[in-house]
Amino acid sequence: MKPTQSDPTVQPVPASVVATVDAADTTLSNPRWAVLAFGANLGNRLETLQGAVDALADTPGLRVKAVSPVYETEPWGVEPGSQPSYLNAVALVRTTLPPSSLLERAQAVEEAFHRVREERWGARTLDVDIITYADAVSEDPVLTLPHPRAHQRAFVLAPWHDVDPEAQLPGHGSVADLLTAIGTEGVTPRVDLELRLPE
Ligand SMILES: Nc1ncnc2c1ncn2[C@@H]1O[C@H](COP(=O)(O)OP(=O)(O)OP(=O)(O)O)[C@@H](O)[C@H]1O
Ligand SMILES: Nc1nc2c(c(=O)[nH]1)N=C(CO)CN2
Repeated sequence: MKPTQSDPTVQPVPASVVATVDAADTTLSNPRWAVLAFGANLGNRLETLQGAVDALADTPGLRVKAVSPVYETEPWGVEPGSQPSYLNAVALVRTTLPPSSLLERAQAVEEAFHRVREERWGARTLDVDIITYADAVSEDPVLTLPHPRAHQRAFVLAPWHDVDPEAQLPGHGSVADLLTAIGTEGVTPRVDLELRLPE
């Protein structure tokens, strides 16, 4: 039987639903730049970082556009000598995922590499942080944008500056100036190591 206009099973779509779907469509057709930071100080650190970049590149709606050089870095925020040193790197991505989905994906990748959450700033096989998402600013503790400590961290700013010398950290100014202000002590380029940009 052909449905007619008076078919009682066809409900009008509420305006709020139309607005939500339209907003999702806009995101889908409008990829944003995001900066992701990676850190590892347990296990095979380089292999883990490459695995994380590859796993993120396999995400529908996400393209990895650049990967930074790799840095060997002294653990930040903890007692000196209490943890192994980190390898750190940064990736620039374009994504149609909204910020909350990007965070979910980053956390799923951390878990895939057996990240265990114990103490704050504890040693870890993998940490993936969202440093910026377009020019979004948010104080939501679940996803604070830009990352609330990025401006204090040479292990984020140095590799980010390498791949984007003109980069700006929303609310804090240029990455170049921030890096000059805090210096690069304890952050050493590992020119013998390299991350591959996924195809
Ligand atoms: N920009 C962000 N990127 C990643 N996680 C964030 C961000 N803003 C807030 N969070 C929240 O922080 C929580 C703790 O994250 P995580 O365990 O990676 O912290 P950490 O790496 O030990 O410390 P830090 O946040 O100083 O890098 C996450 O569950 C997440 O919800
Ligand atoms: N060098 C270095 N120190 C850290 C790092 C990190 O990635 N590199 N991550 C931390 C929590 O996110 C705490 N301290």
